[in-house]
Amino acid sequence: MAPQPPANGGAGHGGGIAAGAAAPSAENGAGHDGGSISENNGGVARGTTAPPPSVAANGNGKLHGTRKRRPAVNPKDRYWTPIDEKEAAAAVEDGGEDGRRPLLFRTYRVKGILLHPYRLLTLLRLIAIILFFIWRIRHPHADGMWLWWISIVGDFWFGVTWLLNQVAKLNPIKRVPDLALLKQQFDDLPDGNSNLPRLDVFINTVDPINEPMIYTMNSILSILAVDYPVDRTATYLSDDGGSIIHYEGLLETANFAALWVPFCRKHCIEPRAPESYFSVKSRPYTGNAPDEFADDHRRMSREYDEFKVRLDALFTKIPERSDAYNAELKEGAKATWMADGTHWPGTWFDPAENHKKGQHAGIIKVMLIHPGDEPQFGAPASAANPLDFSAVDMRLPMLVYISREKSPSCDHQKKAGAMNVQLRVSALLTNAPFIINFDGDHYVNNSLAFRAAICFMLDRRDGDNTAFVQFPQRFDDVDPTDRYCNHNRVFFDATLLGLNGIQGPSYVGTGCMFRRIAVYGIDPPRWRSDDFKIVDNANKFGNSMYFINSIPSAANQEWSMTSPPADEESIKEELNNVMKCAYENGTEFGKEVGWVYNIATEDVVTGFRLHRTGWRSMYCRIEPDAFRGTAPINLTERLYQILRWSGGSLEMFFSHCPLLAGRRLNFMQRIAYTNMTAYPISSVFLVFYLLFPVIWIFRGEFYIQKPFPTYVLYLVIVIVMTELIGMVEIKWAGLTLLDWIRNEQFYIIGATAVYPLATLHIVLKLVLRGKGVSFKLTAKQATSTVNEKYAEMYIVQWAPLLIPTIVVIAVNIGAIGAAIGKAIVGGWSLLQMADASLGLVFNAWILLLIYPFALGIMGRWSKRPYILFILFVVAFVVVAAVVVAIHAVRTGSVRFHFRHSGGASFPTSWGF
Ligand SMILES: O=c1ccn([C@@H]2O[C@H](COP(=O)(O)OP(=O)(O)O[C@H]3O[C@H](CO)[C@@H](O)[C@H](O)[C@H]3O)[C@@H](O)[C@H]2O)c(=O)[nH]1
Ligand SMILES: [Mn+2]
Repeated sequence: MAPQPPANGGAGHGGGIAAGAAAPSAENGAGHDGGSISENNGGVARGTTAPPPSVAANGNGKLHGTRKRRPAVNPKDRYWTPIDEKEAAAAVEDGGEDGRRPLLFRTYRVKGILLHPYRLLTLLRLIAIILFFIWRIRHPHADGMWLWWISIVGDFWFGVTWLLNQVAKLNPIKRVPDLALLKQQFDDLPDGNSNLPRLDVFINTVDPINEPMIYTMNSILSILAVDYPVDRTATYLSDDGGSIIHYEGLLETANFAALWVPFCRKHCIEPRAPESYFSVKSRPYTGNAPDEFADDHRRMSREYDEFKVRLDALFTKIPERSDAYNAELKEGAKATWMADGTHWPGTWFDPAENHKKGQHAGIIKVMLIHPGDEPQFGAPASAANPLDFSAVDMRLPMLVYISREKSPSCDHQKKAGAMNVQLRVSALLTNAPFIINFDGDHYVNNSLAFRAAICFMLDRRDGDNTAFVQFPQRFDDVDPTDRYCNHNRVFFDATLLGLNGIQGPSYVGTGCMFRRIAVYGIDPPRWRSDDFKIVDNANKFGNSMYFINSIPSAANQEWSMTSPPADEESIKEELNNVMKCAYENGTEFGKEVGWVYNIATEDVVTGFRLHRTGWRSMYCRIEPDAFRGTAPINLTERLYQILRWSGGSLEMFFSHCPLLAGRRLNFMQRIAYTNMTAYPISSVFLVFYLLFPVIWIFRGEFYIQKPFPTYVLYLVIVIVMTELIGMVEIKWAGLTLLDWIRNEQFYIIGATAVYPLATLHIVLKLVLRGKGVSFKLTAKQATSTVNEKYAEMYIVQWAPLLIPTIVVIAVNIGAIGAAIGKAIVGGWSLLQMADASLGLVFNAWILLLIYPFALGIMGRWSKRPYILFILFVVAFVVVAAVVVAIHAVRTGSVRFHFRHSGGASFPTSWGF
């Protein structure tokens, strides 16, 4: 998902919207790098847990080797205060007696100095919009009653969505994992072993070109190199394209990992995705072999370049190899050949029956087998291998390639379908109690991230009832001013902290750790009845007895070490069975089990299903960012992305209505989900307001509400309050003003270009019972092949999606120009002039909000944004000139004068 505009969605279009103007939204921008507290928390959290000093060094030691141990307050944490000190102290008292688990995270809330004003302002604004509304109802006066009615309904809806959005943010909570304590309790055992639970890592890809393979392979390298016991993780790459390029690319990657991973361990480097690592200029050294670092680094950098060349070469090598075989055999269809001289079972370059995209057998290949539990140290430096790995554990975690069976007769359910196959295959092979999932373009940026999530899962408080731990989505390739609000800071740094204080953040598709049995649709401990059974109805899970039998052990293994993974050969049949598309027929997969189907935003709905079964979720921000990915910075791609999100969300509102969920869904969480799914509807009214100025072009004056001055006064009040609330939010969330402005801007852009379309689409779907919004893969930027940075941003891809916003821009330019023209030709009183300029302020305001879009359609010209302003001014002048000219033609002369006493009525009452 949908790290999407729900944030903005409800945003603050509360209460009123001006004649021909959008009220600004209440939302703000966001802080720079998520997390913040965690940076110091090692220390802060330990303040009360008070483990021996030695722990501190172990804690984040790897990452911040030489860091001071004393907790220093990160400026971003200035406004946060711990609220679980007593509990933490008590936990230290009982010292884990009676098998009681430690407190592995600390909880913070916003300090009163911000929280009280924030809540108070919200209350005051609520009162203001209620009064406003009452006043409007009592004054049904306007130049057009139809318009008045629309705007009344619109304002009511804006007020409601603002409220829905705002109340979910009134109790923001940060939780900071205590990595040092986790290490002390689970890692540094007397026998030198670790007790951390096992983890299965899922990563998805479809297409080696649209999702450049180099990203996917970098993600895999970063996962293999993560700081987690190497015999406790297994990584599953799901390739929905069934492409041999991915398969052989993964083989290359497994080979390269044998150098890369030990290198990461030896020098404690961060991040562990080579592409990002080598693009960072310098970082303080934190490893144990500073003398060898420079040489090793140079060597690795060369190795990495060669690795990339090998990956690129696959695109020519495999076709050449296949051509050679095909030429030799000269038989029928042109096959695609594997290096060992057999046919590639997946998609062929020249498609043939059973080897087409979307039609091939399931493929599973264990690339790296599960390592033993004893460390294996490497060799000292030698001529063949100049890197000294004699003190480094060389083991690599298990790595598996999967491409599920595809058949034209079957709906594959895109990413959700792929995830469900990974779920079953991993259950048979490793069956780890916890799962973490990534999109192919997201990599691990902080090697301690898995441990951070585990802190939440194992905590004694709500750990057992926690279904998933979501990390924020952060992006690398976004332009510095974040023109299209790709970072979504308001959502990730404010909204999700608000949810974290309720039942937990929504699931946003990537960078999320799950409890396996929760995904299976099993009840959380909190809601289990007396006659609870893990598997109450085997039909739910399909016909694989292996799979069904794995379920109770996944539930029980959470606290104990588990058996080694199954041998692939011995269960080959069974693996093939669970990868079949027909496997799910008649089961609950896609409904009550696994990732949810038939929706463009499988993520939000899947998270929602977990919440409504009574599970909670936790939000985890750490510094440096846990994971990072890529984002579409091309306007059209970005609009398609939010079209999918908004369409999917709205579809969810109708198909999985949060209002109708059972009692296990917290009341406030229900409100939040309602806002998160219904937000596109507001745009219907918003567009109406944005297009309203068109009336100005044809008529001299037009009042949506009379008396106009009172109306404007109310508007000013609610807008100012929205902004004030936003400013407080900026403070507690650690956002910048720019983040906040971007959020408003992109809300308006989405609301003109995309949300009305999404709404229309869903309405048609409901009426005609057609198909929902489809999953169009978001194209990623291929930075490696393009020299210019942010080149994608300057490419204009024309699409019908761009038209509505262009119309809105044109209307507002036209309105401003027409007003200027009319003022010139005269006939307006000062009062009318004053009213007109109030209106103009709103038109200018709209243009200001939409200008990133205008830059977007200017292509390369947008590198010089002042051109846009010149264009605007020229357009005003031209329209004004046309108005003057028309007037001149009509009246035969041009008069310049003002009339003195006005016709517009001054309010007789201020309407309270
Ligand atoms: O048939 C398919 C189609 C897509 N994918 C994978 O799905 C992921 C997400 O697709 P992408 O096009 O990158 O979508 P985004 O718009 O970037 O994704 C956001 O929104 C999606 C829908 O809400 C969520 O699934 C994602 O996790 C979230 O990051 C990628 O890894 C794809 O490889 C598949 O595995 N099979
Ligand atoms: Mn993506």
